[in-house]
Amino acid sequence: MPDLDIKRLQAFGRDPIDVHVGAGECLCVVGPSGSGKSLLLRAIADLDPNRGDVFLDGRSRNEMSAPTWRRLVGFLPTESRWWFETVGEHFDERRADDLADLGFAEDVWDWQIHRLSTGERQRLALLRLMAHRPKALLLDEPTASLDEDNKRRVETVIARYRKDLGAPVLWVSHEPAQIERVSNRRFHIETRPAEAES
Ligand SMILES: Nc1ncnc2c1ncn2[C@@H]1O[C@H](COP(=O)(O)OP(=O)(O)OP(=O)(O)O)[C@@H](O)[C@H]1O
Repeated sequence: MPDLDIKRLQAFGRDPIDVHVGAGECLCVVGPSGSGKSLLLRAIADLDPNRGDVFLDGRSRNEMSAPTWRRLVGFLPTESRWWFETVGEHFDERRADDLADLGFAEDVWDWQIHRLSTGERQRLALLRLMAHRPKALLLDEPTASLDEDNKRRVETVIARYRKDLGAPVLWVSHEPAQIERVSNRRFHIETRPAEAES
């Protein structure tokens, strides 16, 4: 079971961050707007210039190529990108299980990307990310555009993924009730990043 160990991680001159996320653990990253939550996830995924190191299951990301690292440590941005005309073209395999649990029917594969609502895009982006079976998840406000029913759907699907794969999860959320529901611990970022607490 993989754990994620973040060591002295530093991006854009901000204070270095040390935090450990155990296998199957969900750590909610909380803090005011602009405090650096998204930057932290992006630095872990190695999407921006940064210093320090991150270990997945004891293996440093420096031992592998950036694309390999990003396949292992899956990042869900607040705004997803889509390249093809239809939903199905973005998936190698058309699996029905998580699809139904996220509130879609099989016809979604043929939907045009341009007709998707913001909330549909958000749920389908999660589905696409999980389809690659990353060993850890970095989720940037994954339910920000969703109503209560769909929020619960996403929470359930992520909880199952975490349990089934033992995946460590970092989850940025602004919603106290959700943080209470989904996280084992919180990591508070103020304007100057702070230490994790129980
Ligand atoms: N590429 C960048 N270079 C330098 N500074 C950046 C860069 N991207 C973001 N910032 C700044 O870093 C700060 C933190 O941004 P970040 O997006 O991580 O905030 P956040 O905590 O996720 O906020 P929110 O809750 O509003 O999404 C902001 O002041 C932002 O303007």
